[in-house]
Amino acid sequence: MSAIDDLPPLREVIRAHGLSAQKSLGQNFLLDLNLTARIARGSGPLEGATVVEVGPGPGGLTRALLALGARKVIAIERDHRCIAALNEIAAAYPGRLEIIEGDALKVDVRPHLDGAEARVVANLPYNVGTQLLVGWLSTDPWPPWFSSLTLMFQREVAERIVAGPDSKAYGRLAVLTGWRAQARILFDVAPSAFVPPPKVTSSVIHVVPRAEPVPCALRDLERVTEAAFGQRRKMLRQSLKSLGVDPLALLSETGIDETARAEEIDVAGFLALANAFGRARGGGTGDAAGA
Ligand SMILES: C[S@@+](CC[C@H](N)C(=O)[O-])C[C@H]1O[C@@H](n2cnc3c(N)ncnc32)[C@H](O)[C@@H]1O
Repeated sequence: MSAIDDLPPLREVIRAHGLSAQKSLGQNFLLDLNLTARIARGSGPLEGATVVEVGPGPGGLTRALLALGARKVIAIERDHRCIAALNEIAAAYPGRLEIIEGDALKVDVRPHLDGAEARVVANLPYNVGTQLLVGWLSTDPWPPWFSSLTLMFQREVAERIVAGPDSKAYGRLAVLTGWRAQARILFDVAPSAFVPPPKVTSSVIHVVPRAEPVPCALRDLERVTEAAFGQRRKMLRQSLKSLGVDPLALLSETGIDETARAEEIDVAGFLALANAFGRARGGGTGDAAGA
């Protein structure tokens, strides 16, 4: 019998610990252990893996990760009410679940990894999910401490993460993601799978960091994509004026048509523009730290 069989059903855990879902904490719980196992498996084989889970809540996904063989799960949960429920799981899997009570936006998980390669697997709170992803993709130095990110987002946000040029969903998030990683949608999850059900469909995405992304200063890429997508209907010769350098010089240096709009420029084009902007404003290129 595996340890998962010794734990009470999740509905009982939620009742016993008074874990009524709170909207302010983005709480939509997954109680179907087949689904949580599918999400866990989406991150790849778990035998021997170290996993960082953000927002374990009552622990449905945490249980799946451990039952499928993760060597260690480091779970960061902000809601104090969930800690007792998570301690029960920790007791069922001795030495394999470390619980950190805190805000994942503020916790530096690196000292907890003991140098092990780790992956992130999470059903993220929708209100801070994008902010967490941007933080992970902005990690310095690069390559980052994680080998992959397997994350649940609202479908609309997942589409903005994986989008390519010439689509409505393509924007700053897709350019940042495409620069540093390869991302794809694994599968959709219907609202009815959650308690309480959200209004929209969700998607699980899988993000794998690139070993050697094109050198670029993060801040320059941010500035250029902010200017370009901030006025996405305008031609770049107009929208890039807000950068305070000659937009025509940037566009001619990078061989990009001055009448093009942000949506038409691929990730390589934005990286070329960001590096040209870095040189024009007198900064260095290849300054991946984004200083
Ligand atoms: C969508 S629920 C997922 C819960 C659980 N993993 C599941 O799948 O049933 C998001 C979880 O993240 C927690 N949370 C919200 N904001 C957080 C933050 N800033 N840091 C860590 N956890 C957070 C919530 O308390 C909640 O447990």
